[in-house]
Amino acid sequence: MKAEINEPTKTKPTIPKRVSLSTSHNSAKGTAGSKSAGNTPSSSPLVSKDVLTSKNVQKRRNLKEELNIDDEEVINVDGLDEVTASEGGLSTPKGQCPCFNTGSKNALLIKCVKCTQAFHPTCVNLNGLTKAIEKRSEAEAFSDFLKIFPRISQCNEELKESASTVEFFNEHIKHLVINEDSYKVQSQKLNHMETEIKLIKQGMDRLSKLSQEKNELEIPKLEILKQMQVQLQDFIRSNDNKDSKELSECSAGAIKDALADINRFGLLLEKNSSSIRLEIDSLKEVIHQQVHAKEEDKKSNEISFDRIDSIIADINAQLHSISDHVCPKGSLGVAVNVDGDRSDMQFSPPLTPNTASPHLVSTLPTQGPACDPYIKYVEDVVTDDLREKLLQVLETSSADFTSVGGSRDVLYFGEHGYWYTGAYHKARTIPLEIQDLIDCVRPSLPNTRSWINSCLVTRYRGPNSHIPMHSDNEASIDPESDIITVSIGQERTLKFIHTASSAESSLTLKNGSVYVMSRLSQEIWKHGIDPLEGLNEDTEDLNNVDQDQLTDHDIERPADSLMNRDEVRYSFTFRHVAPFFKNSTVIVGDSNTKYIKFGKDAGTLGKWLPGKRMWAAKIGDIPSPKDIGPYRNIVIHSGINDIRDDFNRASNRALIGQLKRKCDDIQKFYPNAKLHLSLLLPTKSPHVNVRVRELNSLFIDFVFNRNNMFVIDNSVLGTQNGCMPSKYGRFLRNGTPLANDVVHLGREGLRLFCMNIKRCIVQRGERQSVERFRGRSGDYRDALIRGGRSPIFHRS
Ligand SMILES: O=C(O)CCC(=O)C(=O)O
Ligand SMILES: [Fe+2]
Repeated sequence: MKAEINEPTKTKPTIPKRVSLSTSHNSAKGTAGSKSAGNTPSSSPLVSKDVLTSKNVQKRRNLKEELNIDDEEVINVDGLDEVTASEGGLSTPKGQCPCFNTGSKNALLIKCVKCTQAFHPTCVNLNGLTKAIEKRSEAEAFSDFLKIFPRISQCNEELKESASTVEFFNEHIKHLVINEDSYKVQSQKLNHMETEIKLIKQGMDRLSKLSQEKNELEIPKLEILKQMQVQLQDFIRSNDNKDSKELSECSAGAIKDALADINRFGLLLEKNSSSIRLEIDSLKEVIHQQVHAKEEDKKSNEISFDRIDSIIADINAQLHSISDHVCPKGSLGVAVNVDGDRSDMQFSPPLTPNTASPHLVSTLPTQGPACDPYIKYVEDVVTDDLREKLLQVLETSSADFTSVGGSRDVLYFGEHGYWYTGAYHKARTIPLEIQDLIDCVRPSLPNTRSWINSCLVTRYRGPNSHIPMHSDNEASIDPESDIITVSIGQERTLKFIHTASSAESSLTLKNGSVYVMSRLSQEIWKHGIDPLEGLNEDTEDLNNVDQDQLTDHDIERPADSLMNRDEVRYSFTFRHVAPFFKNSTVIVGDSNTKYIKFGKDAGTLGKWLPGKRMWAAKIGDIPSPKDIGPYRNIVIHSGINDIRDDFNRASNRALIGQLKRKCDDIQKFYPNAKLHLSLLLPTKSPHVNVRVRELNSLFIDFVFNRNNMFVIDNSVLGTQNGCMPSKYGRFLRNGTPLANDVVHLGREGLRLFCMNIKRCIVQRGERQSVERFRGRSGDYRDALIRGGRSPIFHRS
């Protein structure tokens, strides 16, 4: 550093002082007050330690306040306070300036390197030097700031990290609170349901008491009547035998009339009491079903209760680990619970995560029956009278029968037209006699599920008449119904074969009997009737008929007169048949499918999409095929609950594996059903959406590698960023969007979701293209693609 003398001092004119700091300078005293331009000191001057320290302390204080860093850590910087010693040239003011001005205690003095005389910088005209020294201290402060900068940035990073951990922690507390709320709601519902069940049970008890009382009242009356009847008959017989003159013709007639009246009255009473009994029985049945349904409901609620419990326990366990992470010493640190009171936090012990889902194991036996070939067989259900009437009606409408397979004929009655063995049978009103037959057999089949709207009459002309092994699995039959068949005429044997194991079973069909098969059993068993005498060449294959290709074929059959009434068998098969059952749909899904309604009114999926909903909160909860039922369309919408939980969530690979097993089971059981996999819906949380996108990509990949499986694309429910906009979510009553609920659809969202499902089902058969999911611009699909996580999008 050079000390320049720039201008003469004006401060002390009485004693001119000049100092030369050059190496050639001999006596500071002798040249005091004179200029010595261009001279430089041989070494750097020393700056007063006190001055430097006070400036730096101020700077550091500012820095400390700005960064909010502990005093000790920031101030304790090496080197800054020890600049002076080794550099020489300036010293602490031991000597005095020859100006004799000692007014300022901290005045800076400059010592001559040769003669050690001290001077005020101003006295030797060194103002510039003072500034330079000040600047130097600033530069040094800056360089020191640079030295500690990495530490500051590190502190900053750590702060940020803690902030995000705290945010995460708070998020979980929020979940905990939400879960607690739903816990309370569920518990209220459960209590309510329990009261309802109690009420229904009380009602049932009252009813069965009533029915007993009724019977007790009616039976003695009937008994008395019967006794009277016997007495009168005896009386008439004895009088007839005696040929008594006392008994006039007239009184005998009156007694006979009375007897007839009593008979009629007795019959009426019997009929009434049996119809009352039937009514009470069916009422009881309905109530039983209701109680059962309520109890099932209660059970399923209890299951979700367990789930809530386990979720809360999981969250608690995770809160523990987060709190350990944030505050290793065990205090809860900056995170507080909703009340702000840390001591209130209660942690219950974590539950062991349920890794072995029972649903992972297929419940279907690979061999052997999964259900019985028929549900019920009852003999003598048709009265002789009705049988005779039916035979007469059928014999007079013989010409209306259509010959099938060469040995039997069919005649169809029903609300809707019906395709059967390659022929279309148009709708035709069920005759009164056949309606009587329904009324006649119904009391024998109290638990049968059938809303009969059709009757197929089959005429087996004689011993050679037969029907090949087949299943009644037509798409137009109600998937949840039973098939009822009444036999009249020649006794025949119905054979059953279990399709998977080839196990056989048979049932003798007596004249006047009825048997019931479930629609589900048609997926497992085949049935048929062999000819009684030697088998004719049989080319008929009922289950391999392309119904749209074949037309009605009428094969020559013997004239009615050649048919022997004793050898003929008529079967009356009652079914619930309608064209819209071809679209029958089961929706297996999570809470976003909970409010989807089936039916024909506004707000439902409509008459042309009949079906039912089934609960599957997670992929592992998808029910077994047998429980799902023989629906034409099976929609699966599960998975968000498998991934939205930050902890204990299954890996995508495990989930796809689980889904594959479920779909394999379903498709093996129902090879003709169409399986629709609904993509996970966008949520309001970008954090969850990352996983939604990942799993959806794998879903798409999965579906396009399988047959008879389709994707329901829900991208329309997302914004450009792939988030669910609040307009599709839930709202409070006052119209505020429910920000806390990030996954559930509101009314509008649900409407769109239903439209997507409907569209996918109605477009069945149209091959979906994976290209469609590559997207174009501005929607969820694109967000999915921009994520670039799916292998599907990298395939050529
Ligand atoms: O006649 C019978 O009992 C069986 C009829 C039958 O299986 C059918 O029509 O599909
Ligand atoms: Fe059949």
